[in-house]
Amino acid sequence: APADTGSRVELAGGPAESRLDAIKDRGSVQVCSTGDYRPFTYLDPETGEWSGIDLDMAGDMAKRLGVDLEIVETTWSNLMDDLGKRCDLAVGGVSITLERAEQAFFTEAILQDGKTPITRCENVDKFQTLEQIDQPGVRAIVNPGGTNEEFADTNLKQATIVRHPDNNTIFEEIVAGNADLMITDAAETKWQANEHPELCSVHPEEPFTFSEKAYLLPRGDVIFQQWVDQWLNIARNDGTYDRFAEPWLG
Ligand SMILES: O=C(O)C(=O)C[C@]1(C(=O)O)C=C[C@@H](O)C=C1
Repeated sequence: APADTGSRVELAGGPAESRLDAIKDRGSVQVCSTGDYRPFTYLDPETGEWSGIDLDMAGDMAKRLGVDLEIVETTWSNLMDDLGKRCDLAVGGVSITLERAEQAFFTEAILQDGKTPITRCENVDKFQTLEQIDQPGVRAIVNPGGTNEEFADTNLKQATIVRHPDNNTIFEEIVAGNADLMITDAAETKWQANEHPELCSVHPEEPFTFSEKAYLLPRGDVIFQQWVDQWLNIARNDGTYDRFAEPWLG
């Protein structure tokens, strides 16, 4: 019998089982995504087609694993619950937060971003600072369940927070004057300002916060995590990521 060295032997071996084997056996990798956050993830309500930088990346991942890609629709509120149960990983503009890192694994960071306002262009000067924004009568619109809502709840005490469940129509609400602004990721403000000539991003290069995007994995499976990290490193250095990002980010 092997010498009893306490728990050290087992720990050095790591978990023998990995989701990686289950994915191979199943013949598909199941990827959760919200489909409401361009340029990272988009589910076209008319055609039912998925697109976005992170969905293209998920396709590349499946290809290099030699399995099919199965996209599972989720919401920002259900993301953590669905992870591991309905899908093997989650992608699509997910921000790294310490709270989520207690419950799950993140891959290496893919992109740096931060929260900044988007508003009708005539209001850009009025909403430069959080102090200017957090005033009675200012209506800040927000999608529920993610870091945007958390930021609004933490930082806006005087302004009115308008919760809008559908992130795909939220920018039209600002155009229509049903809200004054949204504070969201700078990458999204730039993309949506480009889509809507009436809207302008407010200092996207100097956002209020610092955060990074990554892919989200169930906690505990270091074998799967290390495969995804190695793949990501290759895809970000061999031009794959840039090729997918180019049409969206220019
Ligand atoms: O929760 C996160 O990780 C996000 O970055 C997603 C999030 C959000 O913060 O709500 C960011 C921008 C989009 O408008 C939709 C969702």
